Amino acid sequence: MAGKAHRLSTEEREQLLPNLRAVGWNEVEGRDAIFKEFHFKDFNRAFGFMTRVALQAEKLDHHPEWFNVYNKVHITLSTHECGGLSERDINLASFIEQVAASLS
Ligand SMILES: C[C@H](O)[C@H](O)[C@H]1CNC2=NC(N)=NC(=O)C2=N1
Repeated sequence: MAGKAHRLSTEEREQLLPNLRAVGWNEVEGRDAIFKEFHFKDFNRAFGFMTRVALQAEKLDHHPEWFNVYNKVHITLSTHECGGLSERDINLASFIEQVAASLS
């Protein structure tokens, strides 16, 4: 990925996070990361969702921390390189929202 990731400034957070909060992403307590829980109709949809996200994550070289059981997928996004939230997390979250919308 081009360029070094930097932790989002207060100003950037005020600008970027409300849109994600509005669709169910929340800041994690005690860690600079965002989290959302997705529910699908069944395991096939959940795993289809994860497959699409995984391929894009690999392309972006930015990967989710996630947990799946049956139709649930829990996702945490953060950037190791800068030890917190960066624009990469916002971009991946936006992509994830598009995939989820196309599957529900
Ligand atoms: C070496 C490799 O480029 C890095 O470890 C990448 C891979 N995927 C990553 N994923 C996430 N979520 N954060 C990172 O900082 C990160 N860094």
